Amino acid sequence: MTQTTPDATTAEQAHLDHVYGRLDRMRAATNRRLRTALTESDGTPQSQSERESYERMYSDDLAKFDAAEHNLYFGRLDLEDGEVRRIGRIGILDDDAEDTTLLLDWRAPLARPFYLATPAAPESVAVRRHVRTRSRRVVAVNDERLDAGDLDATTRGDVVNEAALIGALTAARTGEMTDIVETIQREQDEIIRSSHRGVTVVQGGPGTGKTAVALHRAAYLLYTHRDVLSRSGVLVVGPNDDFLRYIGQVLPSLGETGVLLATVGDLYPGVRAVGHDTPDAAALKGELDIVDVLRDAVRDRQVLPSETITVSFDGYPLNIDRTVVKRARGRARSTRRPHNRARSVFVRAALDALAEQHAARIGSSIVDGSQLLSSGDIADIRDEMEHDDAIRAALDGLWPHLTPEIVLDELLHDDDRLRAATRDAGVRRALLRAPATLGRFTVDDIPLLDELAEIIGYDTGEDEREEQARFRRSLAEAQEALDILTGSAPQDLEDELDPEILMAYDLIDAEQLAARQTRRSSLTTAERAQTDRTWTFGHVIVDEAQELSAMAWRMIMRRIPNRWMTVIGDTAQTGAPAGTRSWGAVLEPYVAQRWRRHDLTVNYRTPAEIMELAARVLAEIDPAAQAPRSIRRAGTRPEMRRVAAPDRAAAATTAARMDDVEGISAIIVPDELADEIRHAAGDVDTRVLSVADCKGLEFDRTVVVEPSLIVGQSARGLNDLYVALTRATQQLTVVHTGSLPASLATDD
Ligand SMILES: Nc1ncnc2c1ncn2[C@@H]1O[C@H](COP(=O)(O)OP(=O)(O)OP(=O)(O)O)[C@@H](O)[C@H]1O
Repeated sequence: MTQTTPDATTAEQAHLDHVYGRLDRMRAATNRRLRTALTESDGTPQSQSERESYERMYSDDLAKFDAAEHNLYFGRLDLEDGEVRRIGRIGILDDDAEDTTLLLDWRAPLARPFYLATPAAPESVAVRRHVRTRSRRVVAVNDERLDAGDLDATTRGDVVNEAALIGALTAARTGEMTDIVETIQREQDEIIRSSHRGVTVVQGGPGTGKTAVALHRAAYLLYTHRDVLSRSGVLVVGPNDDFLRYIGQVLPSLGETGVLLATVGDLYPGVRAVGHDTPDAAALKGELDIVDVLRDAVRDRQVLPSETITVSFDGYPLNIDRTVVKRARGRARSTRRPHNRARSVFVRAALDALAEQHAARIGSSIVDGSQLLSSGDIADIRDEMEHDDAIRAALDGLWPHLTPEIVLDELLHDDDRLRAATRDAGVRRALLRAPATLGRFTVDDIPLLDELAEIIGYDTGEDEREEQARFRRSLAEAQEALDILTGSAPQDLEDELDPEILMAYDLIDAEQLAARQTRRSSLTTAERAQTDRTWTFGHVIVDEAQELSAMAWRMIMRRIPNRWMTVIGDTAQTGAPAGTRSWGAVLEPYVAQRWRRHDLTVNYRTPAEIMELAARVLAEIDPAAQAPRSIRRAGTRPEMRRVAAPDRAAAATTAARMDDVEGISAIIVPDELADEIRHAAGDVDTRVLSVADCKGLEFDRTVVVEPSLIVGQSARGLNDLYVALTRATQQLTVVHTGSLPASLATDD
């Protein structure tokens, strides 16, 4: 099906030269504009801010041009009617009079047949050409005739751009994911370009390209809905930092830098989560029942004093007793406002009661006990009490201003507080932590902090708002000082904008002003979103979504009130104790029926020989599940190597060596053997990973150590083994001392 003629190569080289020539001119022009923008500011805050937004725009353009440099032009369609379309990483128009299209962006609708056309459904395409280039040179041209019913292609069914695809799949891995724009397959393209406005669920076995699809969908949506999404941002949630590093280059290589990549542990600004809880605690913290525990923990902070608190006011004792507090508390609670926002109601109700109490003492007529003070007098007493330090401190203790961090930290480290929040002794035992962890939060705590922020009515945007308030205050103070200096208020000035007249801005520390301007205008949407808990995104993509607990879903849903999401995962790979078994069960509480499921069926990563072995594990997890179909064979079968215990680590390390071939390898181990194997591996260039850490990653060669222990280490051990077995693109070795799990045993 492929032909490379010298003529075709020459023709494509000519086009390539033309396209790169244009790219170079675009780059030079943008560089010039950037330089001009940088030198043109006149120093006012307004022009500084304008300058920064130009700077960002031009820098983004330059980053896009740089990203497009590699494999800029890769595809061509010759339509039946003679039209020629050329497809590349970005769209490029010529600088001729007609603005001729030199390249179509791969995401443009006109480029779509490149990914969809098959001999069975050619979509008016006569020939699809794949152009391979390296360093601005055409190195190969492959043509696929779709109109003549290319025999090879027909027998291969749905696979498009097959030569390029197989080339990409068999290439040695580098440890960083690459984009797949040149070889996106039909079932993947349908998801990437789906116009569904609800939740799109992508279920697919290992290696079916779910992560690749997620990232290309982000790029596609940003291209198609640039207006909305560049302002609100796109969030991609992944399972761990290693995974985010692994996928981190894909979107920039597609020219998209505005996407926030985060783990669940990153989603609560200001707290850096470290590690996970024990499986028992993680499971409890993942269930929605924990919400009641958190609510009760906050109610427990709304204190009824066990004895009357007496403070001295105006020379008299004032009694803050249970009745006063109970009433004020009831009033505050009945507003149903979050704790911090109901605080003012509590304080006001308590002060009203205390003012009455004081008035009764000092203002009662000795004749008939009637109140001699007017309501205005009593209001004055109330105001005075409001500024009384002792009273304020007492009320603060009874209904304190809270932060989620303090509430959760103290709850998890104090049995009494836990007791007040839950009667269940088992739950308390699982949640209580050692004192050494005080002040530290795990990834499983993050959704709880977020929940508490809702219950308390606290958000991290408060910092920004406070800063704005401070700024407004200093502006007002400066204005006051100015008024005193000039003896006239600004509204008296004939012309407020007269540059000769001293303005409030002149009195504010220049540095403060500059810092503020820089912070506000130089942050990207993604950066601003990252620091604001209440930020709502335009689209959210969740990868490895099967791992999320119900509480994590609740948190993510707060970030996306419009529920326009892409949810990607494989319920057979769920390892987390609170993870998902059913998409309907997690999504329907939020979107009812507004979700649509797509299934990916072809495994691009794992060769058939390895997948046959992994499929036996899958059958044990779920006899009804269908293993994805591998697109290629490796030519070697997985090796089961039984060794004596003392030789285990050495055998694993030897099997993972990559001296003879290009690429990367990993040893996947049960948690209890991690230290032993890491020690043996020393500084050999192989990664030793637990199953949780290898999720979503891939290696040319993997060694899986002691599968029975992997199965035995958690309630979802078989799922873990399935994940471990499906990481290799070329070769798999299983090293074990004892017996193998039943599903692998027949090969022993
Ligand atoms: N159309 C494609 N063209 C080229 N490579 C592809 C294509 N689809 C997937 N791949 C490659 O297959 C490998 C597996 O893809 P990916 O990691 O996205 O799968 P996954 O479904 O997320 O797997 P897992 O569930 O195991 O994490 C990657 O190397 C990816 O680049």
